[in-house]
Amino acid sequence: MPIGARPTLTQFLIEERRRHPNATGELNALVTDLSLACKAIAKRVAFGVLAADAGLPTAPVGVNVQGEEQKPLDVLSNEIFLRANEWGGHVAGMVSEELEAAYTLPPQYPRGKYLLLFDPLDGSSNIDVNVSVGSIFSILRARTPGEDARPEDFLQPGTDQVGAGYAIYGPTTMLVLTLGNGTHAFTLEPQLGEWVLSHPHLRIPEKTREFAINASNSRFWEPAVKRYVDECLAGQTGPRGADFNMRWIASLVAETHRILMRGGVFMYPRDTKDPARPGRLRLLYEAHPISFLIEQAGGRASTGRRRLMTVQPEALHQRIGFVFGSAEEVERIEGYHRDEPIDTYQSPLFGKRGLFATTAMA
Ligand SMILES: O=P(O)(O)OC[C@H]1O[C@](O)(COP(=O)(O)O)[C@@H](O)[C@@H]1O
Ligand SMILES: [Mg+2]
Ligand SMILES: [Mg+2]
Repeated sequence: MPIGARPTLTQFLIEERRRHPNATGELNALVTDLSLACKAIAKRVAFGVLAADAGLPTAPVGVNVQGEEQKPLDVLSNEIFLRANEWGGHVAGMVSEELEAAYTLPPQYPRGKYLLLFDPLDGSSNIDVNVSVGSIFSILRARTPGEDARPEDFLQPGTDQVGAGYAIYGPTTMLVLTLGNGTHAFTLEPQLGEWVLSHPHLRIPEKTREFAINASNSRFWEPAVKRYVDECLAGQTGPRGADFNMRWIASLVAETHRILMRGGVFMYPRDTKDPARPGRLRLLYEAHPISFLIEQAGGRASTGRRRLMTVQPEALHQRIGFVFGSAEEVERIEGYHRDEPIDTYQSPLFGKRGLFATTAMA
């Protein structure tokens, strides 16, 4: 591969820093540490059950703060993220999906000027079936640089993010990154072990004919979501006048990657499944970083009702309804939420004689 023709991540970061004459290089050092953590996880994921530490790979090892089973790789990936990022003096604290409380750095390490929030292994229900998984991260500014971060310091709206990204451990390993100047994808060159800029300035097409939603939740959806999906399913003969394709991988990173590469819309909307949980995905370390990447690629990221990154967070592990992708479709879904007062939409597909009939038919 002619590396000279494509910058490495290091070259890219140096170029980025030149745009900010006062930058100290700490952000670049943090991204470098993060990218190392992702390489380490990629390597471990690739070895699968042959890895030396694999043990019993299908056995859950505990339950996290979300009440979800932790897989051994969830725990290991969390350790890799903590070890790679705690020592360098770039962060003042971290929040992880796998830790109930914010992580305080060991006393021997200096406190830096950034906060790091991450989902160390996203889509981990897919590990055993060898489907793409990933890691997601968000970078904020510390409120009191040089000191331990307080839990409330992490509760910043997504618009305050300095950087965000994910690594995808798929057929190729890729790192997708924004530092607020576009969304860029790097492919891991496996022989050199270098991230190479393969997809600079990604742009999501405004229009799409592809949507992603977990249809098994359809009986819990709000009317606006039912209406949107019904219209897509109705295809050429329906109000949209076009056939749509549907996808569901159950791996947020993989869904995001598809949408960044070829467009589409993703929905894990607020629903009525569990009134204590307004949505499935976590605001600070799933929805925020993905929203930043999507917006920087020209897409739209929403709660279903409004721009997601303007929501003021209230808790570290808060969940939220999340709709993102091609701007036109996301705006349409927001519009349906505005148009449809709750309970007035009569679904042709979800009613008695519908495609997704919830009442037993005679
Ligand atoms: O199992 P469901 O309800 O389809 O949910 C799938 C969603 O859950 C997640 O796997 C949650 O992430 P974690 O694996 O990090 O808990 C997302 O990646 C994905 O979009
Ligand atoms: Mg996740
Ligand atoms: Mg996870």
